[in-house]
Amino acid sequence: MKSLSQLLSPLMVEEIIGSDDKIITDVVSDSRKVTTGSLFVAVRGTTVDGHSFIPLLQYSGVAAIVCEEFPEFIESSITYIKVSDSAVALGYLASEWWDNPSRKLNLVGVTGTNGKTTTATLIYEMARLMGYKAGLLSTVCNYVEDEAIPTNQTTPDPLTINALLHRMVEAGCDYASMEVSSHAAHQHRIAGLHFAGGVFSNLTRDHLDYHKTVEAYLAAKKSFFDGLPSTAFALTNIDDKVGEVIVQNTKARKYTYSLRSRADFTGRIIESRLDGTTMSFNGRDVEVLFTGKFNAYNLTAVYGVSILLGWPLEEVLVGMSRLVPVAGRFQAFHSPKGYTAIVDYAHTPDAVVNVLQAIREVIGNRGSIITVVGAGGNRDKGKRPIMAREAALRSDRLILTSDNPRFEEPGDILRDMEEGLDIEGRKKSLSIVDRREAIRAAAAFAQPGDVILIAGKGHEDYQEIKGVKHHFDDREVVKEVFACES
Ligand SMILES: CC(=O)N[C@H]1[C@@H](OP(=O)(O)OP(=O)(O)OC[C@H]2O[C@@H](n3ccc(=O)[nH]c3=O)[C@H](O)[C@@H]2O)O[C@H](CO)[C@@H](O)[C@@H]1O[C@H](C)C(=O)N[C@@H](C)C(=O)N[C@H](CCC(=O)O)C(=O)O
Ligand SMILES: Nc1ncnc2c1ncn2[C@@H]1O[C@H](COP(=O)(O)OP(=O)(O)OP(=O)(O)O)[C@@H](O)[C@H]1O
Ligand SMILES: N[C@H](CCC[C@H](N)C(=O)O)C(=O)O
Ligand SMILES: [Mg+2]
Repeated sequence: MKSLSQLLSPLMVEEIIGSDDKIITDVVSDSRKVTTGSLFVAVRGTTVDGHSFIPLLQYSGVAAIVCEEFPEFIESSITYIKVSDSAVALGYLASEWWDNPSRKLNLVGVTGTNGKTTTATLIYEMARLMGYKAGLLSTVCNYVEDEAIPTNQTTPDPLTINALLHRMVEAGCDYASMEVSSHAAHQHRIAGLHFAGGVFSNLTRDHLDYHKTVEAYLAAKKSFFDGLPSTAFALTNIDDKVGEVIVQNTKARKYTYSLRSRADFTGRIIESRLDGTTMSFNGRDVEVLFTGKFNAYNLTAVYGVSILLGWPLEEVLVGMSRLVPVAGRFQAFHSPKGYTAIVDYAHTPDAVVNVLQAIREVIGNRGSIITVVGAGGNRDKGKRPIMAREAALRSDRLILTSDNPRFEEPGDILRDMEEGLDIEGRKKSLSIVDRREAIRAAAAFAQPGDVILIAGKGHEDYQEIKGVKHHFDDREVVKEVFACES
């Protein structure tokens, strides 16, 4: 319980009707969760406007309502608080409700199209290798120290974020890392959070169904850096074409990382293998358990964050060699017949290109690449033909298949993908709606030395069809198929 006046203290209140001398029992942004004494925040959403539920709350026992517009009918027992942006207010209220946990932790946010989960997870792992207690908010799973808390969002809503950060504080954590998705930045889910640092990985096309233009997508990501305090660091990938733009208006201390040019933190690949890479960080050689240039970028960012957080260099270098890949990210399985399957979460054109380049760099012309890939339903349609084209260009054989068709017809998605194939591409590809059959077919084509890339689902253990998540796990299917061969 908290006093209303305390909760409102960080907000820029425009107008208030009623008393702020009240005790609040809960803060909610969903009218269905209102209980006696709660504070309801009316947020304008993508499907409904939270303001439309205010009239229904008249006799609900709600104590106060934060909104952008006062309702026509004012109920005398309720305090109405007008703010310019309820979504921003919700962020600050959530922080205040949970005693500002982000100020009690060193919180690092990671944004960019690809590499957020990997980088954020490795920062969390590194903090623990350094002997600290730490927490993580990520697409795959949230963690408070060792305790896994399942999630279905990359960046949850502000109340959930702060509740989780509060649990981390209670558990004695010193560090936390989190992914900052573009949706979250745009919807102000991170408003009110105090970051010790921010990391930018890269920007390529994704989520244009939501943001509409690449400019708007960039603006959403940039807003995270614009909001960092001067005490924070902003670490950016200057090899990316928007790496400098993204931090141009930040108040934070700027640092750069790169695999190609001079930067505060440089990573260099010395030798790549399917099971690891010899790399150097600012000139110091380390054996890492990761493959691919994209992972070299992620690791260089993690190295930079570690140094910026003040961890000792020698321990950080040992830590780099001990970090292990994240579930479903370039996860390799070896068949008794002598070929390898790699399950990877690549679900954007850029990620598909990167992962295929990484495989080709390692196997050279000693083996063929067979790619199994789909594209999600009810998501950015523009990326479908590009993903198919890029996959065909870099594979010897391509099997297009389903990846969470959601409410679309799988056949329609496959046709959108096929549109991206030229004659050469069509010759080497086939479409199989059933993902299990597609993986089986790939295994049937494979010869010793070949690599099968199974892209798009990574750690996911479901296939989402018409609102129902059916159990499906690429890793399990691969093991099943390989077991039949032994
Ligand atoms: C499209 C989208 O991003 N939607 C997010 C958004 O919900 P919304 O704006 O659609 O909400 P709405 O249904 O219009 O409702 C508006 C308001 O009215 C309230 N309401 C609603 C109904 C009611 O009866 N009473 C009531 O008070 C709602 O609680 C809400 O406060 O705000 C919610 C709270 O923060 C999010 O959970 C929700 O994410 C949905 C579930 C989602 O699927 N989002 C995806 C696209 C997403 O966010 N993805 C990113 C990136 C993924 C990645 O690449 O890694 C992520 O961060 O997960
Ligand atoms: N730094 C990177 N640059 C380009 N591609 C990358 C990078 N890191 C990872 N990838 C590719 O993108 C896929 C997803 O990686 P990861 O889960 O770390 O990204 P993400 O940004 O968290 O994605 P999402 O937006 O879905 O949460 C990986 O499986 C890999 O194929
Ligand atoms: N967070 C991303 C993940 C996509 C993963 C892919 N398997 C798909 O379902 O499209 C999204 O929801 O767009
Ligand atoms: Mg992620």
